[in-house]
Amino acid sequence: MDAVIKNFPPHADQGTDAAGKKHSMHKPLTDRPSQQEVEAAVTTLLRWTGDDIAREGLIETPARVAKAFREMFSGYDQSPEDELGRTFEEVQGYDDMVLIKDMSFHSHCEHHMVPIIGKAHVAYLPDGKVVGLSKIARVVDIFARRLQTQEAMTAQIATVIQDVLKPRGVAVLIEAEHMCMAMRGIRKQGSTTLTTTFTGVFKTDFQEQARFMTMLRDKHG
Ligand SMILES: Nc1nc2c(ncn2[C@@H]2O[C@H](COP(=O)(O)OP(=O)(O)OP(=O)(O)O)[C@@H](O)[C@H]2O)c(=O)[nH]1
Ligand SMILES: [Zn+2]
Repeated sequence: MDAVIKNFPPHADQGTDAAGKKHSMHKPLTDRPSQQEVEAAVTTLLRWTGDDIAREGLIETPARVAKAFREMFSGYDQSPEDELGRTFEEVQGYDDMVLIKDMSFHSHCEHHMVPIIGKAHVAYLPDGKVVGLSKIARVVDIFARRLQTQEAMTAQIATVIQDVLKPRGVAVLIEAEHMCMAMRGIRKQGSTTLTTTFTGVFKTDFQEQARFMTMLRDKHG
């Protein structure tokens, strides 16, 4: 077991690369809590529920929770910019919409730290270069593996693709269910929240925006 949990906790600062350009990878912290501290914190929460921390089923739970957090919040130490760095120009002049639909994701809301489960749909209009399709999905996962609001995640995905790939426009639509609305509080099961961010041509040309929505609907219809 590592002495230090490398990917935790989340850190609000934005990093800078060698050229001083801001990027959205969070700085690794030198003062991150030790494995022991994290496990002690989980033990406190377990005691707080009223359960018996000494029973067999819970003995390994603090270590398991720490490991799960490391995976679920691994997005803080990954750079979406780096994922988008490799592009291709040999696409026979293709300049029409590239749409990747139905990318499932799991995130956690920043208010309650409970799951947001949904699908992201991302389109862009290439301007001479395209990016590997899996890289778009990786960008979605990197932002999902941080504490989020759906609005922020939608805007972050669109912004990084626009800034790094520099296409003629980006459209992002996210549909998700928030467990903090289903399992607790207002307890509305099955409600879906939709958020969109449009940049460039998608923002200025209503027809392109409508075409994006139609292409999404076609699949679902
Ligand atoms: N806008 C937005 N709100 C979110 C998101 N995820 C959770 N929330 C909301 O964040 C709000 C937090 O409200 P608070 O009043 O501070 O917290 P709370 O008392 O737990 O709120 P309730 O959920 O209404 O019980 C709630 O209304 C949640 O539904 C999200 O992605 N975007
Ligand atoms: Zn919440």
